Amino acid sequence: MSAPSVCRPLRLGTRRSALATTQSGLVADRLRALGHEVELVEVVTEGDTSTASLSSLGGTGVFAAALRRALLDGEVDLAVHSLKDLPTAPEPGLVVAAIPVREDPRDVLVALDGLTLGELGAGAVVGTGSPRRVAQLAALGMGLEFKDIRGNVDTRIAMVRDGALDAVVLARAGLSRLGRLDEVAETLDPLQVLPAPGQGALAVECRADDLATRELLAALDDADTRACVTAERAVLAALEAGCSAPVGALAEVVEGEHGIELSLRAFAGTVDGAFDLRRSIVGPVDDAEALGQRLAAVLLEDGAADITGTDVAAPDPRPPVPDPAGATGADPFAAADPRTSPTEEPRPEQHRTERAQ
Ligand SMILES: NCc1[nH]cc(CCC(=O)O)c1CC(=O)O
Repeated sequence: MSAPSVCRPLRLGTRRSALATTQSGLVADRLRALGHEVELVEVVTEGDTSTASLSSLGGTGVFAAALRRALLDGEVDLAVHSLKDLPTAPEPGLVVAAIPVREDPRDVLVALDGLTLGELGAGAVVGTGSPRRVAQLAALGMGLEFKDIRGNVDTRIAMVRDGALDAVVLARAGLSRLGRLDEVAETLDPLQVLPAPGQGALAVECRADDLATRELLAALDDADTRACVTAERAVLAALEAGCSAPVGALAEVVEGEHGIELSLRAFAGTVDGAFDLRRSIVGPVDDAEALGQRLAAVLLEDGAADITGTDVAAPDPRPPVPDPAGATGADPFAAADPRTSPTEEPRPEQHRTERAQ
């Protein structure tokens, strides 16, 4: 055991929202329990001060950017992010040194009079700024309407109470951490709404060259959670979709046929609900990233390329498949329907494995 080389308190950079300070507090408490001194340092981010829509600010990465700057400038030693708000591209000079055990990753419905999703009628207005949530709820074909909302958890719940909205969809983890689970009308089944990749997990980031902090943060890391979110984020990265894309993914460590395995499910769709693609894969836990990449390749081949704009042919040396129907590929279901699929011929398993490298 190396002696702690930090003789001043660890400075933990945090955004000032109730959720951010709560999450930072949880990590600070765990570090204190391990005998470290921790001090919270408030960092203001554009995502907190601007009222513009998230997508116009450049996606959820705006929340992370200021914290990352404070880390790189040496103003703070560590920062706690909601993993789902962290861009998939690694930040040069920084590492995610710990991913603690995650909370329940599912989404929940908070509705007027405690109504459940199935009890909402056609025309009910659901508030969410998340294309992923809109795409999956629209695909249910219930005639729901959607309103793009911003604001913290309290503000969103108040919109339901005031009658401005019939319901809002939120991450269960956020409500749990804020002690607001009593607001939940229904926890949404991932069969209907898959959460955002990394939802419910925290990422503790520090400078790559700060070995002392890296080492003490490693004690907070949970291997299963890291494997799950690695697989989920690999799907997102391979689809070349940003954090605000209509993509959902959920990995779980399961006791399978071959012992402990990683079960990964993913969704890609369009916000009008017209295109709704779900696929799943099971594989070794220590192969999380490749598993996510492989599932993304399946989604792309089955039609997601048309909606994400990802060039599915790029990593694939095979010539383009002639389309017997003369369709342009504009109808994503043409490729998803086994009766009409131009890719009917089963691909050798080897091929899929290759692409996962
Ligand atoms: N997009 C904002 C955001 N980032 C993380 C959480 C909740 C906590 C988590 O998912 O870990 C939330 C709120 C929400 O989606 O309801």
